[in-house]
Amino acid sequence: MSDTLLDVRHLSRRFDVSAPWLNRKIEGKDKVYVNAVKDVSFTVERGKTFALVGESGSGKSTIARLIVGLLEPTEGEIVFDGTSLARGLRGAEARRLRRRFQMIFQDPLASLNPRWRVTDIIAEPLRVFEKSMNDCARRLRVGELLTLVGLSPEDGVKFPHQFSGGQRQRIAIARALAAKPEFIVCDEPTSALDVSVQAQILNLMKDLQDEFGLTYVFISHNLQVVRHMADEIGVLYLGRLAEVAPAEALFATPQHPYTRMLLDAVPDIEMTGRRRKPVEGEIPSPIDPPPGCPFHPRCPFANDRCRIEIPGLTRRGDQAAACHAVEEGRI
Ligand SMILES: Nc1ncnc2c1ncn2[C@@H]1O[C@H](COP(=O)(O)OP(=O)(O)OP(=O)(O)O)[C@@H](O)[C@H]1O
Repeated sequence: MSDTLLDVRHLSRRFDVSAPWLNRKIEGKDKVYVNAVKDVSFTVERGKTFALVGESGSGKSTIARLIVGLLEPTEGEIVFDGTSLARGLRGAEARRLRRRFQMIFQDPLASLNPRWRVTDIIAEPLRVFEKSMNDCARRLRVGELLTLVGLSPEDGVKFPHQFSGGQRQRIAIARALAAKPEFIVCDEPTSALDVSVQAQILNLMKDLQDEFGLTYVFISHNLQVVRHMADEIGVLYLGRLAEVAPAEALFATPQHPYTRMLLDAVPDIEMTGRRRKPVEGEIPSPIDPPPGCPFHPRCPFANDRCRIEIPGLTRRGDQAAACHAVEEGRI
């Protein structure tokens, strides 16, 4: 059995943002596109966590939605446990595969139906995927799931608004686990929570991963959050992967100048004496990205080649960076 559960191959997704009523034209073209995700490839090993990190607008949520099938790719392919999640996968095969992966969103209040009791929210996937389960067995299973995420079976009679943000995310996790998935895409699951609550939810997710052998794609704009969650990290910039590396290596020996900039901006809570520097410059518009390396306008190492040629990911040991300066040994 292969250890690769998810294989994302040359994934691209563009959105038509022409808005003719705005008369928006770039270089006289009638159609205007945002390349939200461009030629992204990575693999996720069974039982591991792959984190995608990047600033707002770098394409994280688009990748999450592509993986779980909420969006169709413009190009590329997603292979889940050897089966391509090709366009138009329907019927029993689609249902069997869908059951194996779930998604947790940033804002549990928006993803939980406010008019439903918690029991009904968590039981919904059981109704879809465990059609033969009777009411009594379903209630028992919901109680087990609530206990598993640190709530009590009695909480099932309440409505989502009766819980705190952290408790609501626990409910969302219980619902995601109901169908016994192997793989969960977590899109900024703790970003809306207080720091102390964030740590509790991250610990819960780690415990559940150990207990059930779950595989995660974990999306965050915050490198510190993914540091203790991820086995491997992909750093996204303007829809492209700038660097992919094992978590420890990324923090110890960041390769790409953008990763270095992000790490320099992380508060030095471990008192290593490193000076904190803010992230400089702004992410360019994805509607009209710069030619060559998308990071070159902010990069202190950019030369003429960087301004013309898009760098591909080049592997050095177990780290890979899309950077001409790294490849040429200039940094
Ligand atoms: N449905 C859509 N229509 C048009 N443009 C879109 C759509 N969805 C995303 N985009 C654009 O694609 C780019 C990537 O967006 P995405 O939400 O994936 O980024 P993100 O890294 O998740 O950002 P954030 O952290 O702010 O959620 C952005 O420029 C965004 O405006």
